[in-house]
Amino acid sequence: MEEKRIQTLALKELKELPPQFIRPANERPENTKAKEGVPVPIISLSQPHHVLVKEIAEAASEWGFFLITHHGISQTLIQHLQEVGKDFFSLPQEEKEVYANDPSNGKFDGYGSKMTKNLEEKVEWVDYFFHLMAPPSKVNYDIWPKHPSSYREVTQEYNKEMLRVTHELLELLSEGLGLERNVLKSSLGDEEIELEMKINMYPPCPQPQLALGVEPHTDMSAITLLVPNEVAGLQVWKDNNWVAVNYLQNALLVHVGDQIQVLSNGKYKSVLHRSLVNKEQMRMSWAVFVAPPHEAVIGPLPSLINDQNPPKFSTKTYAEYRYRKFNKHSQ
Ligand SMILES: O=C(O)CCC(=O)C(=O)O
Ligand SMILES: [Fe+2]
Repeated sequence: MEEKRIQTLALKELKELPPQFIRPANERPENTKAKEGVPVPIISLSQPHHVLVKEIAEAASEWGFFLITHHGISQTLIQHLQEVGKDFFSLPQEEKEVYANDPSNGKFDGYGSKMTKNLEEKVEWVDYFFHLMAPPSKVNYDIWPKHPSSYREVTQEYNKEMLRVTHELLELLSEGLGLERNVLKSSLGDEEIELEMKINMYPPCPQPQLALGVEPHTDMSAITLLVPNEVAGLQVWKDNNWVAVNYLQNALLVHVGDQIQVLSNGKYKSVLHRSLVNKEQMRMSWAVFVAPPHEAVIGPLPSLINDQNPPKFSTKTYAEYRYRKFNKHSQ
């Protein structure tokens, strides 16, 4: 049987990358190097409120991406999150396969590897685990990893912190648009806002300069909150260049996603990003996608629209947005 898990393939210690992973020349990291010396915004949440509103609005408008520090999440909790994720991927292969997902049948939850959709499409060098974390009424805890046994407790604790930071960021982003602080949160469904966990695991890759971990994309979410392990790899697109995001211990990486770009009528940018892989080291990242429920109707906020500022995006349900993006329609 052809291997479908990247982790299993990586264990074979291949000298050469199999062809389905070799990117066309114009996509390869060796031909699209990141620009050196460009500092990514780093914002401390402990600053005075008015400074914070300004810095977050600037970073969200100019980059669609920033790092936050002093977010109040304990380093121990982040370490535990990383340990339980790593422990899951260290389980024997058959134990992980019990959780296998099936995206072709609309079942994204569980353990997966992106499969080719057609002959042209290249495969990403990544395995992942994906599951919903909030709201509790929609979460199916049965599909969360049962091993390690502390996975659930640690992840629920992390979810609480993600909700807290999400609410704070949505308030700051609302104020940065000159709006009441609750506007973005309520437009995204208030207590129905969904948090999804995606643990990315990028095994060592024999020829990392020819491959991509995750290909260039913007997130469909409203925002994405991510912690990586210490292995560099994330790059963000800024002023027609890739910029490498350096590791900063205990920082939280914030991506503005498509839904905030739409709600803000383009004032905030959904950041294009990609991830590279490493020859010797395993890279991991924990991405939390913050998204509206599928039935939420998302469009440019009416208070931001006038004769001088016509809507730049159409209004549609999040379900329709997802459907179109997965099927690569124009938006
Ligand atoms: O691993 C990373 O740093 C980025 C992953 C990512 O962009 C995603 O899962 O959407
Ligand atoms: Fe992403």
